[in-house]
Amino acid sequence: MSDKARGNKSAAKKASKSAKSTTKKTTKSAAAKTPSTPKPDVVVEPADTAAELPPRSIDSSHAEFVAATSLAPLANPLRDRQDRRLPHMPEPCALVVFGITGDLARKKLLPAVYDIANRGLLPANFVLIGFARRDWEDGDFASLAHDAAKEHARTPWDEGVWQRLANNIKFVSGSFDDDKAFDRLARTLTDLSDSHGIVGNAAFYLSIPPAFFQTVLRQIERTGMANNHAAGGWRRVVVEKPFGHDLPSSKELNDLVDDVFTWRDVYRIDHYLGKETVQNLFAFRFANTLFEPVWNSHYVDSVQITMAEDVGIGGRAAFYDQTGAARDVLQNHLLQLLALTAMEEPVRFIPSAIRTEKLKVLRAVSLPADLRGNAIRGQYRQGWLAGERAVGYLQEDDVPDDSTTETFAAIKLHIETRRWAGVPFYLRTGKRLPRRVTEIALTFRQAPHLPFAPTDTDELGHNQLVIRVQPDEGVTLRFGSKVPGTVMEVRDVAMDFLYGETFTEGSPEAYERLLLDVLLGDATLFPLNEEVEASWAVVDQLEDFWEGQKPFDYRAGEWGPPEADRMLARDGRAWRRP
Ligand SMILES: NC(=O)C1=CN([C@@H]2O[C@H](COP(=O)(O)OP(=O)(O)OC[C@H]3O[C@@H](n4cnc5c(N)ncnc54)[C@H](OP(=O)(O)O)[C@@H]3O)[C@@H](O)[C@H]2O)C=CC1
Ligand SMILES: O=C1O[C@H](COP(=O)(O)O)[C@@H](O)[C@H](O)[C@H]1O
Repeated sequence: MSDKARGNKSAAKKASKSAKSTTKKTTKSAAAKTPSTPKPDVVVEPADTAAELPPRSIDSSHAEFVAATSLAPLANPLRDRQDRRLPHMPEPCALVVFGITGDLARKKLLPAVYDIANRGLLPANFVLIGFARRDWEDGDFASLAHDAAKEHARTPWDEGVWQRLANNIKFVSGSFDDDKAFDRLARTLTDLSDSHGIVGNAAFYLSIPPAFFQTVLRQIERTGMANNHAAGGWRRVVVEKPFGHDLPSSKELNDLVDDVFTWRDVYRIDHYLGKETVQNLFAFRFANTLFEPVWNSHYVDSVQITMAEDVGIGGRAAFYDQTGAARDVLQNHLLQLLALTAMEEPVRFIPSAIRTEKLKVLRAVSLPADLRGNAIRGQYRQGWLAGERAVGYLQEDDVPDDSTTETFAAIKLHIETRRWAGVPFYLRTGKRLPRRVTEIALTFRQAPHLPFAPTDTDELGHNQLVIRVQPDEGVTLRFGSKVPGTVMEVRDVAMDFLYGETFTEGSPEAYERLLLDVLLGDATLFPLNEEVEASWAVVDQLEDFWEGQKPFDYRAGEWGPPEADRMLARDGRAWRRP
């Protein structure tokens, strides 16, 4: 903290503590009451694959209308969907964002809407509806949206594009427990169907604190907004992470959301899957012959997946202190990266095939029988980062003085499959680490034999393949090379592929890509409920083990607590220092 706010902390802390216990109780008692809808255990997605569905198409009059009214696409249209017979542009529709004044909506969603429009990928009859507590008119919301989009857009700013969007911006004021507000929203949608030709198509984005997911879903159900079969249009829902707090609460939420909407219309968002480099994992692994033969326990010694952030918790203490690093990012981003790294090749690039392979990995995850020393939690103390003093977690605004919430987690796990038997996967994430970096590093076994005697100066390590998700997106291959000279001295060198140097097109922001996918009805990059539950099954074991324990300390600006280093040292390995 800023030392300034320390004086106001104790009242805020009390409120935060009471909110915490209330949230937990509510979740548990609700879980006990809600009957669970039986669900198929196997991931068979009957009719959502391109092969099983009749091809979607935009009718020709609409296509002509779109061609006449939209901007020419910028370079880098998001992708070629032809082989999957999906349209490139959504049908006329409305996007309803709950929590439109929040951090995510301002920094990511509103800019994403603008960027999609700027690439010429939004139909002219697209309507954006914001829902929030402010006593605003449409114009007030349009003004917030304009400023947010302009500040955070990825594509160049074009006032003309914005003005076309601004003509179709609506605002509905109300709180989540206000029935009348939801009635107004339902009427607004019906009216827009007629006046703006959105033919009843609407996506609802729950960009709201997870504690309100159930309330809002119930309101959508009560007002009949989830169902639009009579009008022949579609209704979809996007639920932000974290999807539940543990396995029982995620099952309860899955049951509810699949009940209110048709399961196929539920989009559980994990924005890491929208990152270009994460999708490149598919290309890297399955479009090349070079890597597949060595992508297994015969050649791979170990795998490290790191998601490090230099930032702290920002102003999100109320959320973060109830959540912690494991629930915030390990349960979703890190385990999804793991699944993509370890999965078998999907039979086709379609949602059901990809989700099936990811799920097999997540269900094959096994944690060490003894988690002591193999599941490390940390919490940052005051330290120095990039030359600046950073306060400790306990001094952050609204964090209770005695909080035991972790801001760092490092774990070891195995994947019980033939491909990965015996290969340890080390996952770590943390806030206030020395730098922001997300990467997947495969370390290969050492050569079993050297035909020349090593010299004293040899620096021959293991071969390593590093997929950098962010920043400096790219791939690095480390291998031994002869040092020029008269003796056979070998040293590790790196071969680098950098996205930024090879491709001139800027990649779309993750939320832009995923939002467009929702409007197009393309669920390929959205985890299935079974994946979410399999991930919670892993994280619940960790949380049970950590229950009642204090996290280890690390100073802001360090790579986590020393115990995390010891975890690898015991195995004769070390974390990469990216
Ligand atoms: N921010 C981020 O970087 C990320 C966020 N997420 C997820 O996105 C979701 C939203 O996060 P974030 O934007 O940070 O949250 P914020 O707290 O910044 O925003 C919450 C929004 O919900 C509204 N809201 C809260 N309570 C009510 C209520 N009772 N009635 C009506 N509106 C209400 C707030 O309105 P008001 O302005 O009136 O308070 C605000 O618009 C969360 O699920 C989070 O986990 C996921 C990844 C990253
Ligand atoms: O989901 C989340 O992700 C962000 C990090 O996202 P990135 O795209 O910037 O890597 C993290 O800061 C936040 O705590 C978490 O909720």
